[in-house]
Amino acid sequence: MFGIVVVGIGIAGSVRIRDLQNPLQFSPSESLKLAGFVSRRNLGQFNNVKQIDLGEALKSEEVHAAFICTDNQNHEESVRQFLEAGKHVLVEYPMALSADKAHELWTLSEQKGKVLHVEHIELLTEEYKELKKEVDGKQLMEGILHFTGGPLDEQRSGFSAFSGISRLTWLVDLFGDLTVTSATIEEQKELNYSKLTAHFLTAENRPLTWVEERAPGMKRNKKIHFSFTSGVLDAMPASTRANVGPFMQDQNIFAKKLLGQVSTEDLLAEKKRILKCIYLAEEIKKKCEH
Ligand SMILES: NC(=O)C1=CN([C@@H]2O[C@H](COP(=O)(O)OP(=O)(O)OC[C@H]3O[C@@H](n4cnc5c(N)ncnc54)[C@H](OP(=O)(O)O)[C@@H]3O)[C@@H](O)[C@H]2O)C=CC1
Ligand SMILES: C=CC1=C(C)/C(=C/c2[nH]c(/C=C3N=C(/C=C4\NC(=O)C(C)=C4C=C)C(C)=C\3CCC(=O)O)c(CCC(=O)O)c2C)NC1=O
Repeated sequence: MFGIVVVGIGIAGSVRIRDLQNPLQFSPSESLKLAGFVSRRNLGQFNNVKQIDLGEALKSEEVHAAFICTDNQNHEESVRQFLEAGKHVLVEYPMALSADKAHELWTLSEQKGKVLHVEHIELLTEEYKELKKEVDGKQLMEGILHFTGGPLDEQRSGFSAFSGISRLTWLVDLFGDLTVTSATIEEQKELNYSKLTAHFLTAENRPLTWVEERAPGMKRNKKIHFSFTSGVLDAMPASTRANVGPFMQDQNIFAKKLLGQVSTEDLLAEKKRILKCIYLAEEIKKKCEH
């Protein structure tokens, strides 16, 4: 059994606690045992789970792994602390807010011989699985992914290209290696409005555009317009509700890694994709700052 602490009790942290308390029968998650949670606030307990002090969690022999569910700006520090303490880590995306820091953390996990797993539930949703099936085998001519959502606090969530890394991950997972050709950000601070536009080329020199637009009252939504040699895809394909939610699927993947049930090849491909996307996010940020 692996003892787990959940760090940061927001939306993601509470879902993690719920899922750890209700592992699927006969799934790898049955080897995880919730030992407590850590919060920067004094909550005492949550869902009958006890709060533990950060120092105690880092020292405790009953804690083998941490789920880092805090706001993005805190990820790097928390991941580092738990890896240095010799614990395995699951961190909600984005793993860090710079490519250098992400590399450093990965090297640290390898030096320590601990699993570093970055959650990417955007790849585990039914809507994405249907989209991936639809796109597979088609030749892209050009494409746009336009996301809208409510405003985020940049101090806590980081620059839009990082907080929106799940859109970038979709594009890389669908179309392979990308190069950023240009990026701009339009902001109206008094209205809490921001619009990031990034242009890419695929390895076959096909143009792709990502728009990440946020403002008060904007609904979370993704619009796509992909032109293929064989026709246009301009709406997300229909999908049904999954039997197992994406966070639970992710938890199973993490448990499999702890149990040594994921191949070295798969681990390497995942690491490459994650670091590539963080690198692209940084490239976009640099281009916007110019
Ligand atoms: N929400 C989602 O569906 C998904 C989220 N993620 C990632 O998960 C991470 C956390 O996101 P999310 O849970 O949505 O963010 P929240 O804003 O809900 O929580 C972030 C942190 O803020 C603190 N917090 C929560 N509620 C309060 C409050 N009322 N007052 C003061 N502090 C509070 C908590 O830390 P503490 O307990 O230490 O105070 C918590 O860990 C992010 O990295 C995000 O990218 C990834 C995929 C999906
Ligand atoms: C209702 C308010 C609501 C909030 C505040 C919210 C926050 C939120 N959802 C996210 C992703 C995500 N959130 C979900 C799913 C959910 N997340 C949920 O809080 C709920 C209730 C679902 C389930 C329907 C998924 C699947 C992702 C991955 C990215 C995506 O595919 O959009 C992220 C990570 C950053 C990002 O990729 O945009 C945040 C901060 N999501 C919401 O739906």
